[in-house]
This record gives sequence, structure tokens and C-alpha cells, in this order.
Amino acid sequence: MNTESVIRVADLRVDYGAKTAVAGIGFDVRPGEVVALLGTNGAGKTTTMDVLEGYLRPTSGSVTVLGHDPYTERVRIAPQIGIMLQEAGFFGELTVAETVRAWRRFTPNAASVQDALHLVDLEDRARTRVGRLSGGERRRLDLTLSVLGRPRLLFLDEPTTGLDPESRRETWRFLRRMVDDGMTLLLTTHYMEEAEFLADRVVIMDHGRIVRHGSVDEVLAQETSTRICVAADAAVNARTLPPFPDTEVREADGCVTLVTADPQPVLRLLLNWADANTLRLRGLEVHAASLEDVFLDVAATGRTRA
Ligand SMILES: Nc1ncnc2c1ncn2[C@@H]1O[C@H](COP(=O)(O)OP(=O)(O)OP(=O)(O)O)[C@@H](O)[C@H]1O
Repeated sequence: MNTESVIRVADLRVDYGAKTAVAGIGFDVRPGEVVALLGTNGAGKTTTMDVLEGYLRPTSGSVTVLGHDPYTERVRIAPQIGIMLQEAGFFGELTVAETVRAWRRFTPNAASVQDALHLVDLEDRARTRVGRLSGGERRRLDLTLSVLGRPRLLFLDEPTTGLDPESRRETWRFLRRMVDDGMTLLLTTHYMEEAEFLADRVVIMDHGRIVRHGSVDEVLAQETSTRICVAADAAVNARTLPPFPDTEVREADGCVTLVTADPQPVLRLLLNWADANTLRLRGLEVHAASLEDVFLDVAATGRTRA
């Protein structure tokens, strides 16, 4: 056992019958780290989480969580991990405080009701019936219950899906506080901003494999391309633009994007072409690849391979 790793995954493979959901992946999570699993729909994130949470037996490979096999030794790690359920266990007639009190009965080492609600700013909703909470408040209650036993390791599968931007940010701040207090966090998310805000490292999956891995800065440093974007219209679009050397031209959502490793000559060509045609380029922008761009590239490459 490697005491340095809270999670260790080596050559993990999971098949559902003939379908390979996870095709031999490996990564570690160290104490106090936040790691975000990213990937397109069907990339294998939830399957990986299910294995780590001890719900699913790997087809092959090895996995340890807090030094134990999560499938065969689940009872040993269960008191030290938190898993966020998706509203499944709530009774709409119980108040928020009654719900937390009920969960405390079978949670070892549980925080007090007051402390738990204070942590996620739900104190003023303590007497509200769960059935009357907003979607965001329910999600916060889900979170409260997942950390009630003050876990060393928390698993969150898309913790802020469906939340408005303000509630999402509140959830991030709350998670940050928990991590600052020493908790380790593994989450899946479809929001790149969430990964950028929370994660020390990101693992990007596609079709069951890891295609990028590292801190956000490391992942971005591997991307050498620059994006030149301009608003598309009848005169400026992928069909009217002149050819650019070593440049990929994409058109989507009302924008034309030129992806190139050498932006200066491409930009010069673009501006000369616009001047020669007396065109005004609207929304002209030049920027380095963002995490969102990397993600979209991975998704596009995956689609062509599939
Ligand atoms: N119980 C199952 N039986 C058969 N195939 C499954 C099962 N669960 C998942 N799959 C398939 O395995 C692949 C990986 O699914 P998984 O749910 O792990 O992906 P994901 O990255 O979590 O996707 P999403 O972002 O949509 O939640 C998908 O092709 C999915 O259809």
C-alpha cells in the first residue's frame, strides 16, 4: 500500500458485457488534493467513480481507496468516505433539521445539526420542509449529508448540475473550505469553470481512456495553438475566407475560429484580406486555448475516432 495516495488506480478496465466503459486507466489522488474527472458523455467517469466507491467490481486492474480494495473491503473505508446522493433519500414532509437529525443516527462521528447546516449556509432553512426547498437548497442539503460524518475523502458526481451560477459559486466556496480543512475531493463535472476553480489536477477522459492529465496550467501548456475568432456573417465565413497556412478553420455558434500554432502570419493575412475587401471584422479576438477549448478539441477528436 502507498500511504501517500488516498486513491490509486492502475490499469483499470471495466466492461459491461461486450461494451468497454473504461479501457485501462491509471491515476493517483494524494491527501488534500482536488482532482476533477472531465470528459464527454459516456467517457467513463461515472463508471470509474462507481468502482472507487465500491459499487462496481473492475473487470481487471487494481484500485485502492484509503489503502483498501473498495469493492471487497467497503465496510472498512465506508466510515471515512462521503458520497453525495441525488435527493434519493429525502422525505418531503420532514424539515431540513429533522432530515439531518435522522441521518446523524446512522452516521458515525457525525457533526451536530447546527454545525452541518452552518457549513452550507442552510441554518435559516432548518425548519423548512424539504419538499419546499429550491433546487439549489436541496443540492446543498445533499452535500450536507455527504459530509455529515466529516469524511477524509469525498466523491461528488456532477455536484452543481442544474444550479444557477450564484448557487454554483456558493457550493464551490463551501467545498473549498472543506478542502482547506484537510479533506480530499474527487469530482466529476461538465463545467470547465468548476474544474478551473476547484481542481489541483484534471483528468480528461474520452471513450474510456485518459487523454489529458495534469494541473490546468500543465494541460494548457501542452496546447500550442492560438485561436483567432471573428463573428460570422454573409461576407465573413468559412467559405469566403482565403486559405491560411497550417490553420484549421471552424465555424460554429455564429463565429469563425482559426486554430493555428503561428498566429502572426494568419492574423496578417486575415486583416489584409478584410482591408482588400473593405470589410469590417466584428468581434475579432485572439486568445490562447482555454480548458474549454481543450475539452472541445478532445470531444471533436473523439467523435472522428468513434
Ligand atoms: N450498466 C451499464 N450497462 C451497459 N453499458 C453501460 C452501463 N453503464 C454505463 N454504460 C456505458 O458505458 C460507457 C461509460 O458510461 P459512464 O456512465 O461511465 O460515462 P460518463 O462519462 O459518466 O458519462 P456522463 O457524462 O453522460 O454521465 C457509456 O458508453 C455507457 O453507455
